[in-house]
Amino acid sequence: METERVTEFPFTHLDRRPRKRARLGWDVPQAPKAQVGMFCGQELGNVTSFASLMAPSDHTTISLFDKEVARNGSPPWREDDKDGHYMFSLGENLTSRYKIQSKMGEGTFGQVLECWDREKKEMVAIKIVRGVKKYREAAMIEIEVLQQLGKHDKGGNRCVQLRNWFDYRNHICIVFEKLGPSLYDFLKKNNYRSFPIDLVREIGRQLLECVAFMHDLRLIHTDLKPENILLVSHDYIKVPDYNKNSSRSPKDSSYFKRIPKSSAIKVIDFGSTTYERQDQNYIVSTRHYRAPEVILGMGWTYPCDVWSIGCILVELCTGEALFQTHENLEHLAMMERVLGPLPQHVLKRADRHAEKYVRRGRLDWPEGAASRESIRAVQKLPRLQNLVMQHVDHSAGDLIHLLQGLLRYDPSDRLSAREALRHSFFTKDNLRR
Ligand SMILES: Nc1ncnc2c1ncn2[C@@H]1O[C@H](COP(=O)(O)OP(=O)(O)OP(=O)(O)O)[C@@H](O)[C@H]1O
Repeated sequence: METERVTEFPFTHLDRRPRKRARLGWDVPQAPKAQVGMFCGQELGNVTSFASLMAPSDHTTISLFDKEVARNGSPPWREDDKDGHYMFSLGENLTSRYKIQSKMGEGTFGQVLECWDREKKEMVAIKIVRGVKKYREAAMIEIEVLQQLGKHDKGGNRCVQLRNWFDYRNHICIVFEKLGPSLYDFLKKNNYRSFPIDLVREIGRQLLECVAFMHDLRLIHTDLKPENILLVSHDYIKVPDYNKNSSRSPKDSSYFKRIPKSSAIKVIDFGSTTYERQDQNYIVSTRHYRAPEVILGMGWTYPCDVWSIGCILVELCTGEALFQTHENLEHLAMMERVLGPLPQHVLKRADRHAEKYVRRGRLDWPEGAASRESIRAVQKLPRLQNLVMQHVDHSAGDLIHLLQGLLRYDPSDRLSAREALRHSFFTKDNLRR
């Protein structure tokens, strides 16, 4: 088996379902230029003119002075971009404590940068939140949630650890332990090839442990998705992918598929996390992972996280998002195709915005479909049982039974995270037999 260490995840493959806003490279200059950028603007000017006034014998002094500026100097003040994102160059300081090494990711709330923590002497991931009031306010809630999670952590709660936070030039900066690639990044880099079932089991267990821990604290994540689940390590092994590439030669890079060396994961992004409250019915979750009660406006609570986990586990087994849609009625029709008809008592609870999806007590499908393509997209989906059987070589029966519990339409019938952890998919000796 070939082993290799991933140092970065260049996104060269065509993204079949881009969910993050695509960004141009303008805010991350090329590395060599960025290194020069350590001595920025006026500060560089000052240092240079100061140096030119000095005698040659003073050069030791100036180089020490240079180093001090490099260590503690701040870059010149710059305008944020039009969306309120912080502008930076690689190699610059973010306060005197952190040095920016690379950009690791980006989301709605801001950018995540890999930084060197001079005080703790370790790499960290810093989320620099957009300098916009609503994102600043959301960041403060995220910090409060992270502090709450940290306070109750008895070790290994599977939530990313908060290391520090500060307000810098109108940007809330949240310092996290540095983790590896997200499950989504990993799948993408692996050409959307599925994970082995035993890895899906380990990831599922940790994810449910994390969510059970959050629910015990009355917290609902509301945005669970493969992008928000990070592998702790970058390491992976390459194994021959017999299924898909049996006719290919081992010289062909796609002959191999990647498997993470360690199954350890952590959940990130608590920006949409909320305390359990009565009558929450605003829209939550990223589309593909959104529960039916959210779409139907029935009000949602803890079970909406459990639904997302069901969708994520299917995705890890197949490599592709289960419900690839951008439209409510089509989404509900996809659910019916995969999971069977929505019960009348659930459809009856649709609010006034969603009642247009219901006709004579059942889903208005295919009559209400927007197009033939939409009907075809729904028709081509298999039943849950068939989908799992196509991709899973052993423990398929247990997994199907678990998924049927996680993906129950009525949130009050759905398994809780704790109940799911006691399911035979996790408790049985599921080694290959
Ligand atoms: N601790 C970490 N270690 C490594 N990478 C991280 C870490 N935290 C975040 N990232 C990377 O940054 C990306 C964006 O982070 P995050 O999801 O927290 O931002 P966001 O703006 O809240 O996103 P969203 O748009 O999903 O709400 C992640 O998908 C991941 O690639």
